[in-house]
Amino acid sequence: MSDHTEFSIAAAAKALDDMRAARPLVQNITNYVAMTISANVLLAVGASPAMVHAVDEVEDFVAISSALVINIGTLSAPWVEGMRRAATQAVALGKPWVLDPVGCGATKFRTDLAVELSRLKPAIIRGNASEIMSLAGAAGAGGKGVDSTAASDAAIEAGKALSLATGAVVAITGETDYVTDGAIVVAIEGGDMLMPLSTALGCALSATVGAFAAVRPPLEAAVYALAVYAAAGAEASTHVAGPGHLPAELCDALYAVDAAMLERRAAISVLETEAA
Ligand SMILES: Nc1ncnc2c1ncn2[C@@H]1O[C@H](COP(=O)(O)OP(=O)(O)O)[C@@H](O)[C@H]1O
Ligand SMILES: Cc1ncsc1CCOP(=O)(O)O
Ligand SMILES: [Mg+2]
Repeated sequence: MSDHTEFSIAAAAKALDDMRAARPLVQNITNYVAMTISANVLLAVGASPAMVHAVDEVEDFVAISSALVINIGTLSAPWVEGMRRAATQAVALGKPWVLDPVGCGATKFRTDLAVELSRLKPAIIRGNASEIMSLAGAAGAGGKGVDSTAASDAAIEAGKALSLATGAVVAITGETDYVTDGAIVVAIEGGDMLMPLSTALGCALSATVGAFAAVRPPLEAAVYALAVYAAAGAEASTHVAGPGHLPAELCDALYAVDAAMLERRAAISVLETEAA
């Protein structure tokens, strides 16, 4: 895309079609809480998931994958070494990788690792507002464990700074989602207030971003993955009485999402352009 102000729902639908046609193998080093829902979300939307974290095989697995997702939700020392090796291998092989800095800001161990990984050239970093502000080193940042205590718009400037510092596209999620490459800021509307009440839906979104990164450059991948998820989340929420059945309904909506659902349930707008 030559003009990034051309982001559109139609282009999101085309990216979704292309992703489904490719059915990319997405390697996930993710947390125990998120593994099953992330795999189910990837299968439902049309990708092929594999949860692979053993230090002895991560590099070989990156070599056969189309994208890698690293999520620091439930850490331990051997996993950390697997994350380092996998990220390094992805960059060496020219494959996109996505960082989800779960709980960044909660402990020094977690924050230090998120900072270290953010320097290993992720294509995209996706987190909630508190995580992005902590990772950017913003003053006063810090959520409640893995949950955000800030609204997503409060993290836009931190997201831009993080993008410029790391070279990654940064996606900040919440009631409105924002994606930035340090200059352009795109807003995505959709989803539902029940989504943060069901665990690991953010993690599964990061996995979905990985699937789109296999078929689009990072900025487009992040915008279109978030738009697809926003549409499906909004659709799914109309079928539930509370958060309990949301993961299953979300998977059904991701399986069904098409151009019409995207038009009905999601919106994309460019808030800031390069020239601004
Ligand atoms: N209040 C809200 N209204 C609509 N969608 C939301 C809301 N809060 C979160 N979401 C959606 O839930 C998904 C997960 O985002 P978020 O809760 O920010 O991540 P995390 O689970 O990592 O904290 C995203 O698709 C986001 O747009
Ligand atoms: C509850 C929890 N604890 C460690 S990881 C995790 C899952 C967090 O998932 P999400 O960031 O998508 O809400
Ligand atoms: Mg999260």
